[in-house]
Amino acid sequence: MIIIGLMSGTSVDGIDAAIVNIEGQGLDLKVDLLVGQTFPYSPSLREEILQVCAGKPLSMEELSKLDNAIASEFAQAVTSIIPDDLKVDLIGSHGQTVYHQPPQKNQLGYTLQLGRGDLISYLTGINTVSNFRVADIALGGQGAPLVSKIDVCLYRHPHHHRCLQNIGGIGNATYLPSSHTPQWQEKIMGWDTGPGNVLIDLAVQELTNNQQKFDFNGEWSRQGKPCQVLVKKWLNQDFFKQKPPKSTGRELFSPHYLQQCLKDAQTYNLSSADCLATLTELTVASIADSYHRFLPSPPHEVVLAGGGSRNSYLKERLQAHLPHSRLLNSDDLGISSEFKEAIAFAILAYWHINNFPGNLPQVTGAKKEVILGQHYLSSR
Ligand SMILES: Nc1ncnc2c1ncn2[C@@H]1O[C@H](COP(=O)(O)OP(=O)(O)OP(=O)(O)O)[C@@H](O)[C@H]1O
Ligand SMILES: CC(=O)N[C@H]1[C@@H]2OC[C@@H](O2)[C@@H](O)[C@@H]1O[C@H](C)C(=O)O
Repeated sequence: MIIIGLMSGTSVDGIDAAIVNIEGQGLDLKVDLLVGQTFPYSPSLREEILQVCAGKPLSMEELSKLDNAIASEFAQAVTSIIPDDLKVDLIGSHGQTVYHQPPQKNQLGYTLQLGRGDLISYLTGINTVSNFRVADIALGGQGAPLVSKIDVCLYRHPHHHRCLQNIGGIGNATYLPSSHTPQWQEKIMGWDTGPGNVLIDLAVQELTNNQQKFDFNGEWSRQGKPCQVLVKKWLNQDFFKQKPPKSTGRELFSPHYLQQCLKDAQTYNLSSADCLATLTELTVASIADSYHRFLPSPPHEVVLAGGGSRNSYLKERLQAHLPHSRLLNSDDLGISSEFKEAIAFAILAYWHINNFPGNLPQVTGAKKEVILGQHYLSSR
């Protein structure tokens, strides 16, 4: 079955689209990426999304317009990526997260992804599954990370204990014990580790007056020296100490959060490069620290995906924090690190129409497994 997976993540840089051929059942799938392409958002739409994520209030009319504008750009990505001679059976669209509130003691979580699937289905003429997170939220779950069950499907290994580490805007990890471990499936874990590139990106934008969007290959940070005292102070925050299940977003790791970090950096007289090195160190230390806190033993392999896997300084620092693990890129295992999340939403759509649950309750904290997504049938 040919499925297009669509994803725009917390970096809000654009729509990742992946055309995937999927065959098989349940966790035993054959998944081939046929085409992958990123479609940057139009600058005005990106700016609007970032402002809304940072708390800009909207009227209902403005909200509906934003929802439609995002869905239209997702639909355009679909129309542009499909080769003339290919028939696509289904779309799985994550949409754009603009708000995410994890569940609290007695309160259900709230998560909002814009780019409505009904409009994508209408505009493309292709059946579309979207809104994947809410069914898990309805069962008391975090609604994230969802990719962990896909990780089980694509990366399980008979002998190696693996961590799949995504470093996007936000970081998230899945721990997969080797499949020869007794009751290995019960020992799988997953959680959001905290900031991926979000704080580094916000700092670069602030320091360059928006002339640069990110620290290419970590070249700027590499010129600085991380301030370990500050990293230790920052790691002392509740989110990092909280046990999984846990998820987070730009609501916590926000422009306001960055301002606090920059203030702290001033007290220590950090240069711009030192400041970026320290934020990069927070990202890698929060990942490594969560492994030390929550995993039974260090993973043999850490498999990276997401934009942060292209930052060689960040990778070197992560390796320094995880001396007992071999660091790999997902591409080394034949799965695109760039399109992994888009592929994941194609698989979740496939599972939806095959009535196979997409969440892992031990990861999200949901009361039970559930079929994820809402299915919109096209009239064509
Ligand atoms: N060559 C590079 N060097 C350094 N950083 C890079 C490079 N390429 C991408 N990045 C970083 O990766 C980020 C984008 O990552 P990605 O596309 O995985 O995020 P996302 O999918 O939006 O986030 P999430 O996984 O949290 O939803 C960019 O904002 C940038 O910070
Ligand atoms: C609410 C939301 O959009 N969460 C994203 C975000 O980006 C990374 C991390 O935080 C992860 O938990 C999740 O995305 C991936 C695809 C997931 O659900 O597995």
